Amino acid sequence: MIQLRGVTKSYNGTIKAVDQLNLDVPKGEIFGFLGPNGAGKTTTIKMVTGIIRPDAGEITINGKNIATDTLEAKRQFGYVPDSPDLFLRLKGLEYLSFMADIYEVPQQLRKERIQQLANRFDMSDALGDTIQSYSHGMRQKIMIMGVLVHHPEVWILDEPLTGLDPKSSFTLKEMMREHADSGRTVFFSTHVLEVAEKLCDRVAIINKGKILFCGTFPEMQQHFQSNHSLESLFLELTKHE
Ligand SMILES: Nc1ncnc2c1ncn2[C@@H]1O[C@H](COP(=O)(O)OP(=O)(O)OP(=O)(O)O)[C@@H](O)[C@H]1O
Repeated sequence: MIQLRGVTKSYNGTIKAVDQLNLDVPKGEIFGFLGPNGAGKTTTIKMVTGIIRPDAGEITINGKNIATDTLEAKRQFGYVPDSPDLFLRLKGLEYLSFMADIYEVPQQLRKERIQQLANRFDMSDALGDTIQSYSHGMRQKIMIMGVLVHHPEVWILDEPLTGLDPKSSFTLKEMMREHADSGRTVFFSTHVLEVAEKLCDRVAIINKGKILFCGTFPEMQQHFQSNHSLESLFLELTKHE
């Protein structure tokens, strides 16, 4: 479960990227964070994951405050950033072992998990190569595998499906569903309405740093129909389909 209360962040003291955000992402759901480019999705996710600090407000993950109980809060989640160009000099397997080390995953267990993940994501033959040599989609997959190797309770994924091939995208969506159905939390951002519609139990729509809507998809469609000021945003989001 992720909770945000009054979370605000400005850049350079001028652009309010996130403005008084309140959000509850419960367990047992795939929760989509939907908004056009520049809406404030990544800024919000970076605050939730403790990469940047809000100017105001409070964020908890499974009840642990990211600002005051940082280590415990960080133990709760796995985070896949929107850019997978990290740890490029490591081989895939070295990176996964590194992640397993950080989260103290026992040797036998990590071996089993790495094998399972590599099979599911078709990455078995690539684990001996450096991440530098991977395609964008493969880099994304290794980042996702690095997060899943320690079985975090809360998944936080920033635009995780962009750049994945259809099979990998299907696999990840299937895993997100399994994770939510097992009573845990999946929070991911997207600017593609269709992705959110197919995958999410609930969505929040953010634009210019503010939440415009939070609820189920059918509720959202009703909301858009009865609120014409949101219609153009709706069109903008569907444009990317
Ligand atoms: N480091 C930064 N310095 C200054 N302004 C920034 C910085 N990062 C983001 N912004 C601004 O904050 C606003 C929100 O950006 P953010 O990256 O959070 O949006 P987003 O919803 O993730 O967009 P996208 O879908 O394009 O990734 C934008 O106006 C952006 O230009």
